[in-house]
Amino acid sequence: MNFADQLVEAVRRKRNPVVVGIDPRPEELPGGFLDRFPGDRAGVAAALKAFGCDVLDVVAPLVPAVKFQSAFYEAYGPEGLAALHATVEHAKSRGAIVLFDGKRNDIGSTAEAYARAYLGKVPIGGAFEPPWHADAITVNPYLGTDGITPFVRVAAREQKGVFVLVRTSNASAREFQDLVADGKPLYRHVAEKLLTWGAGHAGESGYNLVGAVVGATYPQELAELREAMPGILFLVPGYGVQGGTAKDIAPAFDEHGLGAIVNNSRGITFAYERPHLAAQFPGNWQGAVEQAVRDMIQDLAANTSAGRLRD
Ligand SMILES: O=c1ccn([C@@H]2O[C@H](COP(=O)(O)O)[C@@H](O)[C@H]2O)c(=O)[nH]1
Repeated sequence: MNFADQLVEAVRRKRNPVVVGIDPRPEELPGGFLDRFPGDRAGVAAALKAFGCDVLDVVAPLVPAVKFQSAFYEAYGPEGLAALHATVEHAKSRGAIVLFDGKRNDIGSTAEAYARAYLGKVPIGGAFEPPWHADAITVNPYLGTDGITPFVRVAAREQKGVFVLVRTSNASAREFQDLVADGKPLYRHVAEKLLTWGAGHAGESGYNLVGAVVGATYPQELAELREAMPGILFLVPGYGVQGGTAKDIAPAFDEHGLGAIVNNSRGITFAYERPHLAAQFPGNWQGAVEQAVRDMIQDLAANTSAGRLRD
């Protein structure tokens, strides 16, 4: 099944468009969590894996997808990457769609290697094996078309997805993305190109396996991009800790509550640090995480057309 159709089906089944971001930071693990593990790098990696799996046990039954931020695992070297791999497997076993946030790209031939690594299969001993079981990957468009098409080709073959950075959520996003060329800001050129990269890859849902990363923190641009890119799924980061609100991202959705999935990482995985949830769930960090997911689902349902998913 086309990746977009898989994602739309999962959003409909879970009746919400929430993506829980797994961005584990050892210093923010629940009190005493780290002490259960040896104090070396392998121990920290084991703690990240245990924490990620515990979070998944709570959130996977509630939301359609999870997003792993590779950086927090890469920080702990090979042991960190092994922890990421094991946690991705756990997410898959729990039925979640897995987004790998690595923002990969390079010249075409190297992009092909990234695409095979994360979305496809590599030759090992006469057979082909998938090294990572991601369902979709984030990619950086800065290198242009030859850096993107290998991802799209492999994704189409393997029924996977690609999310291209179009308008990022960070404070410096304007620095390059707003530079005007041929009368339009750069991010609008990327949006136009994205439509050509996705040509021929729409699923039965009408959405495309090539999606766009569009930050919640630039609501005007988000609304413009929705107009410019019908049929493109938006992966929306920046809700919550970065300041984006449900009202800001309402235009990203179509009238059926589809068309966008909304990520929240720190606001959910470290929910037990928020005073009202700490008070409501003393000594029960997973309870706080679950409540944070339910609150976000409710917020999106009340303030965007995602509420129609409940009809
Ligand atoms: O434009 C972008 C692209 C990616 N991200 C990533 O999403 C999460 C956001 O984390 P929060 O804790 O919900 O702020 C993180 O992994 C970023 O690397 C983004 O924020 N903006």
